[in-house]
Amino acid sequence: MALPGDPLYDTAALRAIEASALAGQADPAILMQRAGRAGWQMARRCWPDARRIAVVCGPGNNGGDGYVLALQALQAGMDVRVVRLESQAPRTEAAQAMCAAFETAGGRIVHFDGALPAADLVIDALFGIGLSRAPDDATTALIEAISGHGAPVLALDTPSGLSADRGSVAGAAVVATRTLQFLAPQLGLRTGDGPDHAGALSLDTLGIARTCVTDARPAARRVDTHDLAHWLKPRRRNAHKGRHGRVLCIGGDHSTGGAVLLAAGAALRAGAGLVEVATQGAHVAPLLARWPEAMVRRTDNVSALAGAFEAADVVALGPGLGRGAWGHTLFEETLDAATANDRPLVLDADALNLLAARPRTLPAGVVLTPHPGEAARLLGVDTADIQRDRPAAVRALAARWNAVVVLKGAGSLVCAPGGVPWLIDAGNPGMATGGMGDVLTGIIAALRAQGHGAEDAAVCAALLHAVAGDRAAAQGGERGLLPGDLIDILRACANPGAHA
Ligand SMILES: NC(=O)C1=CN([C@@H]2O[C@H](COP(=O)(O)OP(=O)(O)OC[C@H]3O[C@@H](n4cnc5c(N)ncnc54)[C@H](O)[C@@H]3O)[C@@H](O)[C@H]2O)[C@@H](O)CC1
Ligand SMILES: Nc1ncnc2c1ncn2[C@@H]1O[C@H](COP(=O)(O)OP(=O)(O)O)[C@@H](O)[C@H]1O
Ligand SMILES: [K+]
Repeated sequence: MALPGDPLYDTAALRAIEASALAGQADPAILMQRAGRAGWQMARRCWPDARRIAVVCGPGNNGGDGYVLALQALQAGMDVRVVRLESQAPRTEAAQAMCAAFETAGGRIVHFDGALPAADLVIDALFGIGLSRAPDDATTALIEAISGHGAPVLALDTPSGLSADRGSVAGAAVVATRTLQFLAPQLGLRTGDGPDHAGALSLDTLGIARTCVTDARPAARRVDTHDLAHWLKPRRRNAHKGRHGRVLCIGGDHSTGGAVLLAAGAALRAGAGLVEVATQGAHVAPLLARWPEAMVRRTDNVSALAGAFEAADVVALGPGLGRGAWGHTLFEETLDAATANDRPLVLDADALNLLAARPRTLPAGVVLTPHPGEAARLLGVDTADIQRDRPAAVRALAARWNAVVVLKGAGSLVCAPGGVPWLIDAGNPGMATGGMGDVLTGIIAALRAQGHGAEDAAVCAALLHAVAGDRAAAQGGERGLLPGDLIDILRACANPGAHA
């Protein structure tokens, strides 16, 4: 069956796509010409009333695209200014030719003196995929002037300063209203800092042959709400609860009992056949009051769980587990028992912190769900290192722990060992609320219990979680969104047809 979703690319792949598109072309500037024209058409379509256009051009071919756009705007009768740093005259032959054509047509170029001219639209053609270092002070001032101008900003290819590969900003990056990508979509615009800087996304393939793109190696596959149906098929009419698996959720030390309650509720709403919870005695009654469908038992150690362990199809360990003696004991014993009983595991929250502190070989088929802080502990680096290059981090985590990893946060990434990451193109900052991750853990466990493999369950669950977050936010707004709101809406999202 065809893979769901659409490929996203990194800079190396985009360079290969460009080279293959240009092979045999008589005019090496043909793509630059098309890119600048596409930029101007997009500007006209989105901002038809804009008359004064400021085009900020950098020293490379992204600047070249800007000069082409500026010439198009000039020829359309607009009031156009190209703005650049004195030190950033065009350096490539193609960009120099486009700059010369603009000047020959009477176009005006001004050096940046701390402020951009008055304009109805600012074009960001400073850097594209060729960004190679953090901007210096003068360039930072120019970037800040673009973002702070007040007029809408159309970024050509990439918002300048954002890494198209990593989705991170070293220093400063343009905050664009819209970004028009060229040739093929970039991974870095969709994760980490990408969405905050890129604004609305468009793509122009510049008329190249499809095979130039399909021959390139994707850096990730993007999935969104339309892809849920790939995994969430209608149930067989002859189904019974035994077919939909039994989830055992372990966690909820004193003071964090709500975490395992949320995981259990999410597992139920994501369609697990049976959900059992092992937690501290004090949490048994409240958990049963909220979810009478769950089977709840007080647990001091795993031997108290022997029967439950054998019956479970998947074990979710971590929500509210804590790092005290209780959590330590359950962590070690659960991993031993899961290995001995060959039970699929989902590890989250303090189970990840305990794993980082006491590394051990994991059994096959484990799913880890770190947020960037937990991911940093699992790799022995800082959180900033994870966020600097989320795609590399998720690949490294999957390889280091031989597990499927969900790296959470804006533009969550899911990766199996040696695989191409999946980019979850859904979710919103309303989900940055305590307990949201516990809901995800419950969903993954439920899908695993319903027969999905580790990678399928992780991708589908991360997508379902994010789609539910978007639906809940659409109903009541992002601020104040609670994990319980997601659980309430999960059923509507988890059934084919409900998410058309
Ligand atoms: N790759 C492609 O397929 C196509 C590329 N085109 C455009 O060309 C762009 C790539 O062009 P380039 O490879 O010339 O790269 P860029 O124009 O993105 O930037 C490279 C230039 O900026 C300088 N530079 C990089 N980081 C800097 C920093 N922090 N401070 C100051 N200077 C810095 C480099 O020394 C170099 O001169 C694409 O993003 C796109 O806009 C289009 O013309 C059409 C097709
Ligand atoms: N800005 C955001 N955009 C999209 N999703 C987000 C954002 N912030 C958080 N989330 C999602 O919300 C969940 C938060 O999980 P986590 O940080 O583990 O919270 P907790 O430990 O409190 O349960 C993750 O699935 C994450 O991807
Ligand atoms: K740009």
